[in-house]
Amino acid sequence: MALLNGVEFSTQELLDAQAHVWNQIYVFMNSMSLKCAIQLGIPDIIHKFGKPMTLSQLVDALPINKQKADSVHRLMRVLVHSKFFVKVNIVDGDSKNEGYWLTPASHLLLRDEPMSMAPLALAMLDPILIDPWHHVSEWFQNESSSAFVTKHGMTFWEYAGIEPKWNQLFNDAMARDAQFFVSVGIKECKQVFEGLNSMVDVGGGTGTTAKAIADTFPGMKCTVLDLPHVVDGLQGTENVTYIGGDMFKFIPPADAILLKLVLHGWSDEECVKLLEKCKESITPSKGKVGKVIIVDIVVGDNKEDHKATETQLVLDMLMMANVPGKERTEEDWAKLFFAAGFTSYKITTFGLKSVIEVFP
Ligand SMILES: C[S@@+](CC[C@H](N)C(=O)[O-])C[C@H]1O[C@@H](n2cnc3c(N)ncnc32)[C@H](O)[C@@H]1O
Ligand SMILES: O=c1cc(-c2ccc(O)cc2)oc2c(O)c(O)ccc12
Repeated sequence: MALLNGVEFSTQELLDAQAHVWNQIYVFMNSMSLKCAIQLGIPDIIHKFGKPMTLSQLVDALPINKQKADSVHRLMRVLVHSKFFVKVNIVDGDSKNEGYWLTPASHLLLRDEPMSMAPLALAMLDPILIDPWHHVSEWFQNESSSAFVTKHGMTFWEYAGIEPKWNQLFNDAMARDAQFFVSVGIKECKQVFEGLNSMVDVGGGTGTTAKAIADTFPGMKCTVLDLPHVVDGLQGTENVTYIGGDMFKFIPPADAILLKLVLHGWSDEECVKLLEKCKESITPSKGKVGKVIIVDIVVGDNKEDHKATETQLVLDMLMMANVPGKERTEEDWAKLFFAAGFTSYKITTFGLKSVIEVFP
């Protein structure tokens, strides 16, 4: 037993509390170890090798100062623990060895994989997005709209407009993330897009989602509306057109308006304005029902899954630090829809994200 500020704790409680505090202080090193592995190309090197790789084979293949070879097993040990690699037995004739192999998570980090999450990891763990975290408490006390503004002196989207390298890194990360939705999500919720003749993907980035929807539903004309620095120079197709502009000023008319990972980046007031603007632009063809289709996070959908809930809560903090946005519960979403004049909605959940159809 020990006293802490007059409160009595068992030794076990104190040891558990210390372990918890340590874990939460140091857990960012998991992210940084992951970043290091991606930068060194470890998933690609093991994948290219085609079979489990021993430590010495990995060290030989890595683009590192070989004097640092002894540290590679330490990096790999933490990444095995966080399930990015597995250690397997290699039997070669009489000799037995251990080798590193990929897991489903590291398959998602291969550079040539269309839905690779490596660009997302590199963008999210770039100093441009990490630095604002040192300013969150300052942001709580000042007048700026986000910790990103406190650190960089301009909004997230203004920064992308003046830093072409960052603009490309972020857009590429979003495009690969969209590829995941395209490959897994569209199949799961095909009925949401069926029967539409036209759709505008508002804040549609470089058009990965719109192109895939246009390919899946060949009769549909898709427009991608995004800021000029995102879409300038992009080549459309017969069914996909790009427009550079501000979604708060103009949204072209269509049967449906898609907002994928857009609303979570804005305050409630801005979301209501944007949803009202979308409602004005829904002009369904004869006999059709128009709608807004939202692909975003609905917090609490995975209540029984602690890890999924934690990821949603952490993404909420990301939206707080980078932009004046937030992740919303179903109740939060419903308030926005009814405030913008919509009458009903339907939620379909897949993994961490949901598709919400919102009807005028
Ligand atoms: C998080 S990204 C989502 C991109 C895409 N919808 C996706 O899911 O991959 C948000 C997008 O909104 C765009 N955006 C921000 N402000 C905008 C505005 N005022 N008008 C049009 N697009 C805007 C950004 O440039 C960015 O491409
Ligand atoms: O910095 C971000 C990151 C995201 C984001 C993260 C993970 C995903 O799977 C998808 C998107 O989204 C953002 C966003 O919507 C925004 O308005 C600003 C910043 C970010």
